[in-house]
Amino acid sequence: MAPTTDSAQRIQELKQFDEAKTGVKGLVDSGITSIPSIFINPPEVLETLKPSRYTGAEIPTIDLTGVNIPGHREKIVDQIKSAASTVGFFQVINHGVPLEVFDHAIAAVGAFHEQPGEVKAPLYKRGVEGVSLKSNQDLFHSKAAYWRDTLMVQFDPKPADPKEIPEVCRKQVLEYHRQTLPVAELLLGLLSEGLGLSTGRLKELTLIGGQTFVGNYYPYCPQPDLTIGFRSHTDAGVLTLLIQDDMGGLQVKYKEGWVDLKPVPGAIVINIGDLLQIISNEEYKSINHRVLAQSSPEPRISIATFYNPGAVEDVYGPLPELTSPEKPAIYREFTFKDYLTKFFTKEIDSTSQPNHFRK
Ligand SMILES: O=C(O)CCC(=O)C(=O)O
Ligand SMILES: [Fe+2]
Repeated sequence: MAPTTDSAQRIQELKQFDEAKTGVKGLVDSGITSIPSIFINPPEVLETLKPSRYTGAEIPTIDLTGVNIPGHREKIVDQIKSAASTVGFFQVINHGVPLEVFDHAIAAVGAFHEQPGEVKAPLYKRGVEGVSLKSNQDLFHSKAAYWRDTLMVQFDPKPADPKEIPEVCRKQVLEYHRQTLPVAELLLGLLSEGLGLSTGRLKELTLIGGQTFVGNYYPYCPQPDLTIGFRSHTDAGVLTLLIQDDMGGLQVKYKEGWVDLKPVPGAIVINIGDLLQIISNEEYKSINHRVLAQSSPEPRISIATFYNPGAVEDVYGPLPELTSPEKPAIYREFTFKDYLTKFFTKEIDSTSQPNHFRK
């Protein structure tokens, strides 16, 4: 806890940052040479940033070539199952999305964030509807702020009006979403098969019926050893698809230490979210990950799409097919609405969301 004498000043600084509505990029544009104190992370986090990476493991890359050919498909399902039930992360290549769709989307997200502050400020808000600019969604709940801004666009089940998407990136964002949705559907089918279920079983539960696009921008940071690009967390939803530029900085937590998720050109990074961990009764794992702040003058850009249930009033919990007297349900049942309420009223951190729903 910060000393009480600091609190009033800290709250003042948080408000000042929030009211500027121009995020971290706004600070960088103003020419700062040191980071405001609200971004300085506690010593226990800073300690882990020192180069003590674990290099004994690599996040698997899985080639989807031949996924619809019997014989090939089973092998791919095995690889996916193995990754999903251990590290919870993998990259896929030969997924069918043309590379230029990614290049254009990354460039367009960059162009959005690089507009003048006054152009972006009207989009700065906390609500998740429609289109918004976010920086530190959990600013007033967290111990320290992080060095990242995000353009958020809602797709299903309540899609933003395309006209609301800033023109500078509209076409590219829509095209990216249109092209990657079938990959999410394919993967959900393969993950379903990996659990011994029919291809369509997870999709029937509307598990990817909710889709949130985020275009992340990690600007140059003058003191990258005092803060973080995005702190350690698990993703709350079902499945996340992510692409990144070639800067690097995304790390996944293994029990031996942090492992760099190295950019593979044209690959899509896939990770299992908390809800899929719960629904699969922990066959699949939702694993902590984080992003380091950038010391290079170039920003790092990534795009994630979070896939969530589309039916917020529906009840979710471990699938009955995956529980037995030997393997009873680890979690209780809940509505996705309750689940989201819990998520948005706390700090996004590494205290895993599923713990709230453990039996
Ligand atoms: O930017 C990245 O590479 C990761 C972002 C992330 O983990 C998230 O937004 O949940
Ligand atoms: Fe994440």
